[in-house]
Amino acid sequence: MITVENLTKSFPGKSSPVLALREVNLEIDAGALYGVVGPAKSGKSTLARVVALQEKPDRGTVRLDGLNTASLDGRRLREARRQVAVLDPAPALNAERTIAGNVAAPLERLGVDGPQRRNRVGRVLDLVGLTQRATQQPGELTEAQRRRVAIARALVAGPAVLLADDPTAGIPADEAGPVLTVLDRARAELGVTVLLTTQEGSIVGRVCDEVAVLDSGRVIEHGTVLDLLASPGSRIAETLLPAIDTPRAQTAAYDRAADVVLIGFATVGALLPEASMRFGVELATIGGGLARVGDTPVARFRIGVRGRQADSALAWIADRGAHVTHLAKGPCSVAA
Ligand SMILES: Nc1ncnc2c1ncn2[C@@H]1O[C@H](COP(=O)(O)OP(=O)(O)OP(=O)(O)O)[C@@H](O)[C@H]1O
Repeated sequence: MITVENLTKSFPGKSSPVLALREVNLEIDAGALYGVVGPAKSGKSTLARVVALQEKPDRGTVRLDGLNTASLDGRRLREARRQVAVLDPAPALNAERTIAGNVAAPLERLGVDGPQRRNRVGRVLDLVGLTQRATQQPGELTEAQRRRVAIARALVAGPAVLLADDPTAGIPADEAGPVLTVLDRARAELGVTVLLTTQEGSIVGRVCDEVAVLDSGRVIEHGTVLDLLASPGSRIAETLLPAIDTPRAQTAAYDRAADVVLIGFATVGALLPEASMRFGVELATIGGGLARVGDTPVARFRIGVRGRQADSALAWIADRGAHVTHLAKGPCSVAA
């Protein structure tokens, strides 16, 4: 587990210090794929460097499995740093060496050789799906494949944590998928805790279990991605849920109108038709749509409801775990 407590970090600025991190608190479970998302200069890379023990904070603590890293120096600091591998946004490979040679380099520096080195390199090349490319040169691969080589290299010495700072930077959007899949496999198959930073909420929606949103060095929301989807005003929800562009005037034709967020296969497919049947109301979808967050189907719909029991139907939908925002209240005109 990584625990970040009241982390504050500033840099000297032209007239006054730049506060890159302000009182940041995070708890990241072992084996999680945790996203940190925020706009440019919001503090993501600074957070990654402080957690990687590459930089000291002004105030606050980073604990790795309960160990307070502030008190470490010398050999114990080097050992702790070895537990945290860092994938830079633009990792460089050695163009003169093969893919396997690039991946083996950290083990060579640690003096691991012979069959142990071959086994470890083989294992991580398999994990990133590049076993067949082991003897090729970096120049023969695409940028997205080279990023996977860099991930294999970061993982080869068996770190407990991988800090993937903007892991899809510079990669065409349609090639980002395999890079994210590899991070997910690192967590699932090696048990590595992955901390991923990105400017794009959509990337968090594809692979992360939990997320913290940074803005000007502050955490402005955090939690599991699915919980945040149902949280009013959540930035992550705004990014990941389908937009509703139905004019509000269109809701006037209904007794009641509401925006409804539905999460999970059973809920998305069945809740609205069941409410309609159970309460004898006409329930029309007049905006929004479906999306997928990780493997979970989610929906945000604007619905119009006609019928005497419109309020009861909406209350029942909310009781079943959907997030319901009421929009219009006309008289319930249709007698049941
Ligand atoms: N070494 C440094 N010296 C001075 N200022 C720095 C340094 N590193 C970061 N900063 C400043 O700290 C703030 C946060 O920067 P940081 O790089 O952590 O943000 P970021 O969210 O990773 O941005 P991006 O998405 O553009 O990479 C910015 O105002 C940046 O200019």
